[in-house]
Amino acid sequence: MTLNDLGWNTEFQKDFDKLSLKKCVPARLIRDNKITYGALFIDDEEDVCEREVVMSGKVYHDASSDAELPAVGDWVALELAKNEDGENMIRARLPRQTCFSRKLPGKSTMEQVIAANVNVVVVVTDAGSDFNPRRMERYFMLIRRSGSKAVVLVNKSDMFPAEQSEEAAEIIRELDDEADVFVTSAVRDEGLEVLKNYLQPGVSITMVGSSGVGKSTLVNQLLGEEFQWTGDVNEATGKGRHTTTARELILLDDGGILIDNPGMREIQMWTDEQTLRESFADVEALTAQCKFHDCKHGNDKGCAIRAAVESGELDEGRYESYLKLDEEIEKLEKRQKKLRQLSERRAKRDHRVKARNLADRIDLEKEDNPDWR
Ligand SMILES: Nc1nc2c(ncn2[C@@H]2O[C@H](COP(=O)(O)OP(=O)(O)OP(=O)(O)O)[C@@H](O)[C@H]2O)c(=O)[nH]1
Ligand SMILES: [Zn+2]
Repeated sequence: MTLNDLGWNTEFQKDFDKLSLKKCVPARLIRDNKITYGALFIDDEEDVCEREVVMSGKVYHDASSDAELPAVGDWVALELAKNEDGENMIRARLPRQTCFSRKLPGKSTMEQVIAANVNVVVVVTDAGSDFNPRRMERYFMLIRRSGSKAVVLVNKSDMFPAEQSEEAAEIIRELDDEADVFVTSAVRDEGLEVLKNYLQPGVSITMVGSSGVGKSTLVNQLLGEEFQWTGDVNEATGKGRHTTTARELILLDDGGILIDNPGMREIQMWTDEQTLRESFADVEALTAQCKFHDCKHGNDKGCAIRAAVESGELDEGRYESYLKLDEEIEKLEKRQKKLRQLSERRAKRDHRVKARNLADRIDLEKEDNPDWR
C-alpha cells in the first residue's frame, strides 16, 4: 500500500511540504467521532494503519468556522503519539481539492462539510417513480460546487422497457453535459461494471440518491463479502481488517475508496426540500407583490395571490399545495432529525471518547503542550 492508494497526490505533497512539520506524517480522516477522528496513514512497513486521533488546539482555534474544521476525507498532518498513552495529534489540515458541503437551512450562513476530497459522486435513480429532473438538477448543482465528477446510474433497468430508461438517461444528459449517465441494472451486475471504470486506485467515490433506488445493493457488491452493510442507518462494518467500528471511508480491495457517511445519506432530503421550495418559486414571487408584507392572502387589500387566482393566472389547487409546503418541509426535517439522532447515538455507542467535550480537550491539550497558545 502507498499513500496514493489512499488518495494522495503531488498536489497534496506540495501542500504538506510547505507546512514543514517535520514530526508529522500525512494521514487521511476516515471517520468523525465529533471529538476524535479515525485516521489512516502508511507506516514504515508500508502497511495501512488506523488510529484514533484528535485535533490540536491550534487547529481548532485557527478554524474561523465549522467548515474549516477537519472533516471525513480530509488529509491532515498527523503527529503520532510517542507511546501507548499519548495522543495522535492533527497539527494541520491540508487544503481540500474538492469539498462536498451544504449550507445549513434557514437564515444561517453556516456551511457544513459532508466529505472532503471526493473525486466522483454517483447519483443513483431509476426511470420509474424516482425519476425527477428537478431533483437531478439539485444534485448536479451540489456536485458542481464540490468540484467532483458526476456520474448518474439510471438503475433498475430490468424493471422498465428499455426505451423508458434510455429516455430518462437522455433527459438527464441534457441537464448537465459534464455528467456521465448510464442505464444499469444492479441485479444484473451492470452497475458494478460501470463503477469499476471509475474506481481506480486513489479515487474516492460516494453514492447519493433516494431510498430504495439500489445504493446499498451496489455498495454491497463493491465491498464483497468481507464487509456487511447494515440496515437503514447504513453503517459499513469492517470485519477483521483494521477495526470493528463503523467507518465512513473504506478502502476497496480492487482499488478505489468508498465514502459513505450519514451526511451523504441525508443529501436526498435536502435536495427534496430545495426542490419543493423551488417548484413554488412563482407563487413565492407573487406573495412578494402583495401590498402588505404580512398579507394573509385572504381578503387583505392588494393581495397579489387572490388577484392571480381570480384572473386564472394561478391555479387554486396549486396555491393550496403551496400552503402545505411548510408542512411538507417539516415532515422532511423530522425524518432528517431522526436519521441524525440515530447516527449520533451510533457514534456515542461505538466510540469511547476520551474527553467528553471540547473544553476538556483543550485542557488536555494544554497539559500536553504548556506553550500552546
Ligand atoms: N429489479 C431490481 N431491483 C433492484 C435493483 N437494484 C436494487 N434493487 C432492489 O431494490 C430494493 C432497494 O435497494 P437498496 O439497495 O436497498 O436501495 P437503497 O438505495 O440502498 O435504499 P436505502 O438503503 O433506503 O437508501 C432492494 O430490494 C434491491 O434488491 C435493480 O437494478 N433491479
Ligand atoms: Zn396576499
